This record gives sequence, structure tokens and C-alpha cells, in this order.
Amino acid sequence: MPLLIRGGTVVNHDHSRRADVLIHGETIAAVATAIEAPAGSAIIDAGGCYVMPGGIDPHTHLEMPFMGTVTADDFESGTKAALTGGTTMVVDHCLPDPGQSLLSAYQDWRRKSEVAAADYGFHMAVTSWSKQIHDEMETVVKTYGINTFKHFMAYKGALMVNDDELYNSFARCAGLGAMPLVHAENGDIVARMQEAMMARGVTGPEGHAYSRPPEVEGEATNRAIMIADMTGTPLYVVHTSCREAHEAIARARAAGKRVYGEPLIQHLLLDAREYASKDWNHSAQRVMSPPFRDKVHQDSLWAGLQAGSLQVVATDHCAFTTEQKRFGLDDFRKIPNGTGGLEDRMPLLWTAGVGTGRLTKEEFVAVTSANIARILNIYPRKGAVATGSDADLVVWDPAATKAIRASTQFSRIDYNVFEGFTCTGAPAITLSRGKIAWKDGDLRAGKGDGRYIERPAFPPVHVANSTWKELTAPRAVPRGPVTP
Ligand SMILES: NC(=O)NCCC(=O)O
Ligand SMILES: [Zn+2]
Ligand SMILES: [Zn+2]
Repeated sequence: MPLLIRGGTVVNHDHSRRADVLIHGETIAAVATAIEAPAGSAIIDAGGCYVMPGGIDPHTHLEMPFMGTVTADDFESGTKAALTGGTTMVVDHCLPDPGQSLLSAYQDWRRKSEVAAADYGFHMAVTSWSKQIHDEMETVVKTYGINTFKHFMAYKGALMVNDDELYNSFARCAGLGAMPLVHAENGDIVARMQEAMMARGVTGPEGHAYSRPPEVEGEATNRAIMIADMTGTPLYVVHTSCREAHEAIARARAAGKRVYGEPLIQHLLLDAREYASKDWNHSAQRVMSPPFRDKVHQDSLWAGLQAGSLQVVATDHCAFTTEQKRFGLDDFRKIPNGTGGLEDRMPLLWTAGVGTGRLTKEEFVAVTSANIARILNIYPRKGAVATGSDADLVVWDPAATKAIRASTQFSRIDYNVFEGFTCTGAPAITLSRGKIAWKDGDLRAGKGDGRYIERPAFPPVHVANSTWKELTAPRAVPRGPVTP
């Protein structure tokens, strides 16, 4: 049955206009003023609302084994939570166990994600280097439709890779038309700072923040940018949290490098004072890497979103219960790193961004959906309200209010780092490939409704990069024989 969304204002990343949206099956059939309802259509009245592309959260960790435990939200609870907040697609991290082949890790993630209620894709993590990984990367890109590889420059002794491994993997990405992602923190220095904090008797969650200052993130961001440039690949820097890292990205972009930065909603709204709480649980619940920063860094991130030097707002949804956080009661190094935010990212960003004038509604669509769809090479299938696009849509009520409370959330954890925030602007309806997934407080999407989204490699960007590299490559100086 066709579905007509009537009377709303369609908001895309590049323009807004009063228009109706007609959906046939899973895709958008027309976007135009005053569409006549085909016989037998269902009708959604979007009067007073914005009709926007569903959000894409490109950074989640669902049912992920990490730091001796497993994240509490799986693909079902995580994607359901996402849909209630207007996010219709997540990109999760496929994380091979030590020594596990990338191909078998991919199969594990496909099994876990069968319960997803919303669409999803994967980034593949490269946590060591070998000929096997080099060879398997091709299958990951060409057969599995994964065009991004994640590298951790932190978590020494676990996920961390060194510069040589980064170079090898980035160069392989360049050859395959894939894009490297980095968690940019200098893991060697973090490990030394952690030891120093413990030696000083700083064993609580504040030690986590003190041992990961902005300098270690800024240094690693610069280093990753340099290695990406040497290998001729674009680069995506996840959870950019501080001014130093943002400035490194802005500098690289000003020099013509294709580097993208992703602040999290947590870093935009929460600051380092959270770690000074006398309540251990409160501070430990907020332990994540990089940690929350001072206000000056938040201002820099907001400015980056406004100026376009930062492109995407994500959540890094990696949720642990308070009980799990207590693994690190006597030693902050054992507190599982990660926080949640999947269901709150869009209403929070609307409130703090559009509601304050820091972002226009078109910029909101850009940083929550369209930009990442373009970066991940799935635009305009995702990220656009346009004829032929998937009907992943949000009917956004700018007047709706939402009080954030753990007691009413869909995520499985027992707290919410945004507890007590009140949002103005929230989804009245979320549509996932043409089906109503969430409407006026009623979650209709079911287990398994989500679909795996393949993402093709990026020939245009990589051809441009390699063409320019070749044009500007060092060349031998032609000389005659050297006279004695
Ligand atoms: N960010 C965090 O603390 N946990 C998730 C893993 C990661 O992204 O580093
Ligand atoms: Zn990370
Ligand atoms: Zn992460």
C-alpha cells in the first residue's frame, strides 16, 4: 500500500521546502508539492513537522566483547533504541579476536546482527598485521561490502597497532579504495600516564581522564593524518574530542587533505567535571576514551561543526551496566570504557544545536545523516529525502519535548549519562524502509526487521588521491655522467 506523508517541510542537507513525500514499498517514489494520494494510500499528516532523512550513527559497539566483558546492548536493543530517537541505520565495529581471521569475524557479526530492528553495516577492525590480513581485506571490501577499516592507536596490549602496522593497512586501504578510520590516542603514553596515576594513588575514574589528556589525542591525530597522506588515502578520525585534534583535522583539510572528523554527542554536551563527582558510580559510568573534556574543547567542536571542519556527530554507543563498570572499583584501568547515547543523539543535538542557533536544520541533517552517507559511499540511497532513496525518514516534531530518563529508555543499561536533560524537538514518527518503526511512543519495529547494507569501495576519491600523488611524486633528477 502506498504511503503519503502530507503537509510537512522536507529538510535535506542542502535545502528545505514544503513538500509531500510519496512512498512505494521501501523507497521514496516522489517528493513534490501537493501530491495526489494514489488510491488506497495510507496518509501521515506531517503538518507543523519536518520530514528529514533518518539518522545514521556510524559508530556503535553492539554485543561487543571488550575489556573482559560484553557490551550490554545487542543489535536488537541497540537498533530499537536508535529508532525511537530517529536513527534508522547504525554502522557497528566488527572486531576480530586476537588471531581470528577477518572473514570469520565478519561471519560472527552477521550472526549477531540478524536480530537488528534497523538497517546496519560494519567497519572492520585491523588489530595486527600479517599477509593473511592483507589478503583478507580484499574479500572484506569486494565480497562483504565493507569499505572502512578501523585502527586503534590506543588500548596497548589489546587492540593497539603501531605506526608500521598503520602504514601497511592504510596503504592496503588506498589500493582497495577503502578508507581507514582511527581511534587517535597515543597508547604508549596513555599506558605510562596510567601507571603514573596509579603510583600517585589516583585509582578512581578521575585517573582515567588525567591519563588521557588532549595532547595524546592531538599527537595521534596528527600522526594518523601524516601516515594517511604518505600512503595516499583519505582518513576518518572517530570520536574527535578536543581542540588539538580538531585543529589537526582543520589544518589537514586546509592543506587539501581529505580528512574527516567525528565528534560525539557526549563530548559536545558533557564535560570533565563529571569525573570529580564524589559518587564513584556516577564518574565510572562516564568513563570512555577519549574522556570528557573542558568547555574550551566543547566550544572548538561546536565551531568545527558550524564551519564544516568536522562533519559527523556520532555516539560511539558502547554501553556497560554499573555492575560491569565496577570491575574497576580499585583500578580505573579496569573500568570498561564506553557510554551510551544511541536513542538520544538526535533530540539532544537538535536541542543544543538547532535550538540555540549553533546549527541550522539543514546542518543538523548534514551532520546526523547526509555527510556520513556520502563519506561511507551510500548516498543518496541513505541520507536524503529524494526520489529513489530508501524511505528511512523521520517526521520531526520541533515542539515535542522529551525528558531523558534511564527509567524509560530502551537501552538495557541502568543509567543514562544525559539523565535529567530535557529535549525540545523529537521524532513523532520514524520510518525504516517505508515501514512505521516508531510512532507517538509506540515501538513497532521488530527483531530482525533491519537489513545489512553493503557499501561499495570509493573509486572517485581514491583515483583523485592517487592521480595527484603520482603527479606530485618525487622524481629522479636527470644528470649526465659525473666528471671526476
Ligand atoms: N570509546 C570507548 O570508550 N569505548 C568504545 C571503544 C572505542 O571506541 O574506543
Ligand atoms: Zn575508540
Ligand atoms: Zn568506538
